[in-house]
Amino acid sequence: MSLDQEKQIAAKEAVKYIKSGMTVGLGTGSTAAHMVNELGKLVLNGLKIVGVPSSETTKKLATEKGIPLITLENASSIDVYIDGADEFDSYMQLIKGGGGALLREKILTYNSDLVIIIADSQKEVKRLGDFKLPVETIPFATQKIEKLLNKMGLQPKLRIKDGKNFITDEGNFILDLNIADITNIPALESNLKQIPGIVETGLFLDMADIIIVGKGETAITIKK
Ligand SMILES: O=C[C@H](O)[C@H](O)[C@H](O)COP(=O)(O)O
Repeated sequence: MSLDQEKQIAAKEAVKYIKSGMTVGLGTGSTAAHMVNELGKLVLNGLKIVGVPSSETTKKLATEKGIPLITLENASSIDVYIDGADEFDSYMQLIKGGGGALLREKILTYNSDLVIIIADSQKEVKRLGDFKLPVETIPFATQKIEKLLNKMGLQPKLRIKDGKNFITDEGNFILDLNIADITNIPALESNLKQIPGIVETGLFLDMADIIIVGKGETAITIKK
């Protein structure tokens, strides 16, 4: 089983939670794209839902798949949010934002009644931090933040794409941090959030309700 097949297995299992009448938050990334595909098939077969996309990329894909969309401001509530993750640990804590969509993803996660994370088996880690932690920063402040984070030993790297600064959907930059040596992750999260110009971090702490992992040919469901 390839990792991509595991992602698809997890996505197929996750969409079983979706019923007609629901407002569904749509995540971003290669795993979430499988979920959007699966939902698209169900919509084609009569499932009545509306989606709230977490990125311009997902908006485009969901539109192509025929999923009716609304914006967050027009959604009175989001019943279920489904998204991928870059890492998760046994406490269901996550690093997200490898694709740079962390800010809108975190806003949707926070505003959803049920949060389902879907992943391939490689995303499970003993402790968070092999993956570089993305933080979204306001361009005006980014150089100063970079210096400060360097002093804190977090080795920030400005994310570059196609030779240019990566720009998020909200017009910001991403700094990827090395948090491999950090033991108190909640303290790190609150310290980072106190720095003016850091808009959001990719730490999703105590936010996931269910994690569905594709392992070989089966989907394993982990609940709080
Ligand atoms: O910004 C991107 C998102 O947080 C993704 O959900 C995350 O990076 C996982 O992506 P993938 O499913 O492609 O591994």
